[in-house]
Parts: sequence; structure tokens; C-alpha cells
Amino acid sequence: VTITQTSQLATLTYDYIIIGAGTAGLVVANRLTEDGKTTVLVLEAGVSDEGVIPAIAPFLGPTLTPNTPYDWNYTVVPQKGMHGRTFSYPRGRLLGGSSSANYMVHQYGSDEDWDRFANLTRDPGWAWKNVKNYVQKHEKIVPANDGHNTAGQFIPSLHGFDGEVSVSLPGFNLSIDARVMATTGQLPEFPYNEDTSGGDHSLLGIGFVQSSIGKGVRSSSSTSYLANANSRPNLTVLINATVVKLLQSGKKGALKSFRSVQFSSSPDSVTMTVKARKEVILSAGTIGTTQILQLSGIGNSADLKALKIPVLINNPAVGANLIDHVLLPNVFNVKDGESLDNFLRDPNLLGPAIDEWTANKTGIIANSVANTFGFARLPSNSTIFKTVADPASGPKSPHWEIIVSDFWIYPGVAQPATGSFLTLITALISSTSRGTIKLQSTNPFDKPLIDPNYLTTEFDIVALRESVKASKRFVAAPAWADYVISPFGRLSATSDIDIDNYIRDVASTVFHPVGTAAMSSSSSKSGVVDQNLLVKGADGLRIVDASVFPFIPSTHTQGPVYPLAERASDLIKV
Ligand SMILES: Cc1cc2nc3c(=O)[nH]c(=O)nc-3n(C[C@H](O)[C@H](O)[C@H](O)COP(=O)(O)OP(=O)(O)OC[C@H]3O[C@@H](n4cnc5c(N)ncnc54)[C@H](O)[C@@H]3O)c2cc1C
Repeated sequence: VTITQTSQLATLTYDYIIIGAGTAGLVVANRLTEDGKTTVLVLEAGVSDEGVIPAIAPFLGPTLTPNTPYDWNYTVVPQKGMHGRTFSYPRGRLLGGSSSANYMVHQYGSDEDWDRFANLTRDPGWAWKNVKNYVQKHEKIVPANDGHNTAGQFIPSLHGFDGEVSVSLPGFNLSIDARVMATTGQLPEFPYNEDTSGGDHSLLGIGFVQSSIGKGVRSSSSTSYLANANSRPNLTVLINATVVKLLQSGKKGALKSFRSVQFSSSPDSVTMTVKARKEVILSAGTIGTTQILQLSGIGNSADLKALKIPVLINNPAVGANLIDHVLLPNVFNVKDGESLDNFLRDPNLLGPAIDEWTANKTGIIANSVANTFGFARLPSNSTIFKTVADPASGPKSPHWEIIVSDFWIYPGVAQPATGSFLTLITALISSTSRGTIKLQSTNPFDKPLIDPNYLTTEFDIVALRESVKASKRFVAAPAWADYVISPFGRLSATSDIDIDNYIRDVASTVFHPVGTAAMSSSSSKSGVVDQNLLVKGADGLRIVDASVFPFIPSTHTQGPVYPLAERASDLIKV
């Protein structure tokens, strides 16, 4: 059951306590309560997702963040690689976590990414060969919402059809889709990719977006894993409950035990303590998990001492190694009338579309915000590889991404009153810059200092620069000749220095932070968790969320989190 008040808790002791009802947390909550004898309490800081229309209607998803009650409303500290800019850093703060607030692109990383996790942890259980079984368990491919024939748009044998989260191909045809497909036939640089989910199949090339959408509504960890388990009497999900710290509950040999959790419903409320008989599972996401570890005295001793936090486990890897993808909106002026810009500006068009979705869950509002995208690598003879080792997981894994959007997208800049636009978002995928998450104070309700340290390596700026040049080659295909007019604004830059300055002035986040509680093998002195996701130096404490990825998967990150959490559930059960 989902409850809203601490007074509704039947007991203060459970077999497992899961912190965060997000993407990973609700997978684990579902799997552990399959056994009716196992009791689980999930503590979630945010609110319910029930009836929250922008969390349900796919096209409205981007209005859920930033700066709303459903967002943690973080910002990044001034970014030196971005001319000192700071900007919003959204994270879902509602049931389902970021799976209820994200843009629903759904893929699983490359097989090379997972094999690299297996190598780093010396655990073949993390290799793609094994992880793909968990993808099958997780995924439920459903028909595209407009009922179009999807033959040739994905490869059924790569997918699961009986899992929990619904995944579908675009459900509303956009006029630019045909131009994108024509481009793949016209430019060898951008071949067609018949399936963009990753895994065994190469991510390289341009294809159709697969989204966590079914029957015209978002499929999140809440609408799937939680909805299918919420009636179990052995599962309790408490919302409006912010975990403020873990308490040491004893010792096991040299290890410190952490089976007590303190939480509070607001900065002014009293704190309550709940206890786990077996384990505490931290699934508060990359930001939340890092903050809770540090508040509990698990982190870099120098940083903790500076805030007078007693150091229980000194581990400088906590909060270090923050990695993210970088987003760059490359906007082109296009022939008037064909893009979605007029639709988005005109309440007389948008209103009826929302009414159609409300009545039938059909039309454009039932669709995600992009239908086509793809991934690419820098040429192997690029000068950068003379001085920098290729950071991708292997030759099938991309360096950068391109997302084709039928309207104005420019984070932080409102759509102009007139004009039609094509936005080719390019994103840095194999990022090599590394940042940090640190506490600002000992107050758990203060936001931490988030420093992704973007674009501070030569590789990262070179890869994004090449993506800008490639975006212009993309629209130079004959398919766009009667449509694209010119690059908008500073996208017209041609010299490397001008392109770099444009990137540093405009780029932002793709919302994919990982790495601050990295996994490594139990024998390795680096990292925060071992191959079983148990916190090093601790007893009874595991981390299951995006923070454990030691490097960033080469796709959008919700897909990799799901099989991670599925396998973690099996590891917890043994
Ligand atoms: C705006 C946006 C767009 C995105 N678009 C995509 C996309 O299109 N495709 C894709 O694959 N990925 C996308 N992502 C990224 C993806 O959603 C995340 O990588 C993934 O959901 C992270 O899962 P998680 O379990 O690690 O954390 P989350 O799903 O964020 O879960 C963490 C949960 O813990 C809760 N929590 C945090 N701190 C506390 C605390 N102290 N006490 C109690 N509860 C706490 C949070 O409220 C949240 O519910 C996007 C993310 C955002 C924010």
C-alpha cells in the first residue's frame, strides 16, 4: 500500500528498507515482495504521481521540470568549461522518481558497456550475456499508439514482450520523419539503424526512438512495478518522507552496520527512526544517494570533517567521479508552417489536441517529443586519438548522439514569437570530464553542490565540435533541400574557436548523472560498492541506482537502471 502519514505505519521494523521510490527502488520493492513473507518499507521524499497530467501525457513530459513541485529543483554550480554558467538540474521528486519525469527514451546501453562493467567488477554476472535476461524480464513491447506497421522499425527478437514497463515505437507520424529516413539513404555517414535499443545490436546509425509509453500514457516504475505490487500487504510505500541519514546500528567484524534509517516529513517535523532486519537499500538516485551517504558520515573524510560530520567510513570515492551527458541544441530556420512551432504557440490547436488525448489517449499528446535519433562515432583517424585513448566501451559504442526535433528546443530560451525551426540536438555520449557532488551544509534539506565539471577535457569539446559539424552535414542531404533555410544564430559559426565558444555558451545537461557511488570488485581499493552493490566497509547497506555505474552507459540512462535493479533484486534475495 502507499501511505502519506507516518502515523499510518503499522510497525517501525521491516526486513528491508528501500530509500527512494524511483526508477530502481520500485523494481527492488516489487521483486522483494514477491515472497509474501518478506516485509518492505519504501521511503520516498516526493509526492504521488496519481493524476499528475504532465507525468502521464507523454508530450507534456518536458513541462514537469524544471522548477515545479515534482522536481528537486537543483542547479549546477558555475561551470568553468561553460563560461561560468549555471543552470537547472532536474530530478523527479514523485513516485517513480525520474522515470515519472523523464523524456521516456528507452534503450539499454551497448553490450560493450555491460561487458566493461563485468571486467571492472570481475563479475561475469554484469556481462550483457547475462544482463539481457533481465531486459527480457523488464520489458513489455506494445503496439505503436497509431497502430502503424512497425516491421523494419525494430527487431522483435531483441526484445521482451511480457515484462513490466511498456515500450513502444513512435505513435504519431511527423512530417520530418520521412526526411530523416531519406537522409539515411542519401548519406553513408548516417546509415539506418533498424533497432536503437542497444545490447547485441550496434547503436550506430539513425533509427526510430523506442519510448517507455503504452496506450498513449507514460509507463514509469510507478505505473508498472509499483502498480503491480501495491496491493501486497507486505509492501508499504510512505511518501512525503525525506531520509535525513543512516545510523550505525552495530558492527560485524571490521564492518560498521547501517540498519537504522532516520527520516522526516519536513524541515520542521520531528525525525523518526525505522529499522531493517536484513538490509537498507539506497535507491535515492545519483544526487540523493550521495547526499545521504555523506550526511551519514560515509565519504571523503576531509570534506566531512570540514562540516564537523563524524567520519564513520572514509571513502573519497563517494561523491567523486560524477559523469553526465552534455546536450547541445543546434537550431535551424526552416520553411514556415511545417514544423510543430505554430502548433505549440497556438492555444486553438494545442487545446483540442489535449482534449483528444484526455478523451481517447490518442494524437500528438500521446507521443513523446522526438521520433527519430541516432548515434555516431568520431572517425578512427581523428587527430584527437593521437593523444587521447578512445573513451567509448568499444567499436560499436558511440561518442555522440543526434536527436531530431520538429520544433524549437533551447534550454533556458523561450520559443520566439514567430518562425519555424528544426532542432538537431547533439549530445556528448562518451564523456571524459569528471565532477563531484558535495554537501553544502549538514542540513539534509539544503541542496548539495552539484559540479558535473562539464567540457573540461580536450576530448569532450572536440567530440561536441565534431557533432556540430555533423549536424550541418545531416541537413545538407537532398532530403532537406526544400525545407532547411539556414543555421539559427551562432550555429552559423564555422571556425573551431567560434564553434567551441558557441558550445560553451549554449550546452546543458541530458539529465544523466551517474558514477558517484561507483561499483568495483571487492578486492579493488577504488569505488564505493562491490560487485554485489554492497557498500565497502559497511554491513547491511546496498546501493541500487544510477550512482553505481562506474562510467556512463552509452545511451539514455533509465534503460540501463532497470536491468541493474532487476539483477540487484536477485543478488539481494540470495
Ligand atoms: C528531465 C529528465 C529527462 C530525462 N530523460 C530521459 C530519457 O528520455 N531517457 C532515459 O533513459 N533517461 C532519461 N533521464 C534519466 C533517467 O530518468 C535517470 O537516469 C533514471 O531514472 C535514474 O534512476 P534512479 O533510480 O537512479 O533515480 P530516480 O529515478 O531519480 O529515483 C530516486 C528517487 O529517490 C527519491 N529520493 C531522493 N532523495 C531522497 C531522500 N533523501 N529521501 C527519500 N527519497 C529520496 C527521489 O525523490 C526519487 O523518487 C531523464 C531524467 C530527467 C530528470
